[in-house]
Amino acid sequence: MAQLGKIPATVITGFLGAGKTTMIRNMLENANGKRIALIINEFGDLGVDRGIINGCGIEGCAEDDVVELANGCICCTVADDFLPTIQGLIDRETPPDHIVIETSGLALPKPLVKAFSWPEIRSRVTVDGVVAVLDGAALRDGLFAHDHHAVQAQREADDSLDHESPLEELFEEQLHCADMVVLNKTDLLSDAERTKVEADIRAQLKRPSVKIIATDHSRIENAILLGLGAAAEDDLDSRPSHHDDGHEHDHDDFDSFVVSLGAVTDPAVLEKRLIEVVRQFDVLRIKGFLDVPGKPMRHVVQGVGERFQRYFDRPWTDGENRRSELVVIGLHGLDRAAIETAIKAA
Ligand SMILES: Nc1nc2c(ncn2[C@@H]2O[C@H](COP(=O)(O)OP(=O)(O)OP(=O)(O)O)[C@@H](O)[C@H]2O)c(=O)[nH]1
Repeated sequence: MAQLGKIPATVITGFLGAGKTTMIRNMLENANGKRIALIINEFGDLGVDRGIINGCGIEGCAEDDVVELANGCICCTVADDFLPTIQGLIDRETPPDHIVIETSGLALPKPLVKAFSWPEIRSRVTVDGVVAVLDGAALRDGLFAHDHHAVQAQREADDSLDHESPLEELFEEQLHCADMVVLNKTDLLSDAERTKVEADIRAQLKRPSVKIIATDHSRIENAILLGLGAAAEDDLDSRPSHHDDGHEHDHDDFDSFVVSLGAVTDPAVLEKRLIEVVRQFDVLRIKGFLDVPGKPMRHVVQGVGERFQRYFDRPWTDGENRRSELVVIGLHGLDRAAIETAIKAA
């Protein structure tokens, strides 16, 4: 009962494009009057996730309940950015009923959970649960496995490199910190693939009590997602991390940049080009917004690996600068100039 009276906080972790923002949108749509404050952190200089959440038009989702932490990855800036933000939320005249934190796809969740054991926070907030959203299709395709080709090649060229690949390490960090695992994108898996992926995850979990829930488009009831009662800040030792020995974590393993384009007359043509870019340059994630001439709505582009999705999400507002911008994320060493040229090719 030690958690009584504390505001519960849910940490949502999961690799780039796994379905974290989709999950949060569903959650807000079904909030039923529960006042949820959202802290969003993403990798890359373009606030796409915040843009998508704020563009959702969900009733009760007030702009000032969504806070974006844009200065780097949340796990490295806990003291400077995260702590004051959470303090600001709990000091409000009407504090939120629940706080949800969407970490960047490249963040380690444990440093964040640790921050909740700091005295100023601990007495007022508890980590209700760490939820890891996993991309079932990426797991099936072996993205986080030992033999991911780019990483393997790097390691063969230089055997002083860390034992694990950056992708594999992140996957483990996120999985080992979780109180609940959401195996998402099951619509892209056959039954046999899903069974195999689930068994692989189960074999890697350190705590047998962690539940794996399979989802399609991150659809999960709020009653399951919120209210896990884990008090994760009291249970750090059971969440092993590669960085427990004080070994610094940095994001030099990954690169990201924003490509600005003029108006895009035919988004389908651009999509084809983007798929080519992903294939050619080993890009992990592309997302952003397009200005399609003659259309009153903003066009969203979402790419996870070679899988793309596009849709018009909301009207451009009066006075808003209509523009096309995409954030490109991949492993360190992306050839920015070549990628920009390829994306902009006429
Ligand atoms: N087919 C399929 N697509 C999905 C599913 N869940 C999410 N997506 C799509 O995957 C893309 C990425 O989803 P997001 O929710 O933005 O993922 P994210 O984890 O927030 O991504 P980052 O914040 O960039 O790390 C979007 O195009 C989603 O529509 C799913 O279950 N099946």
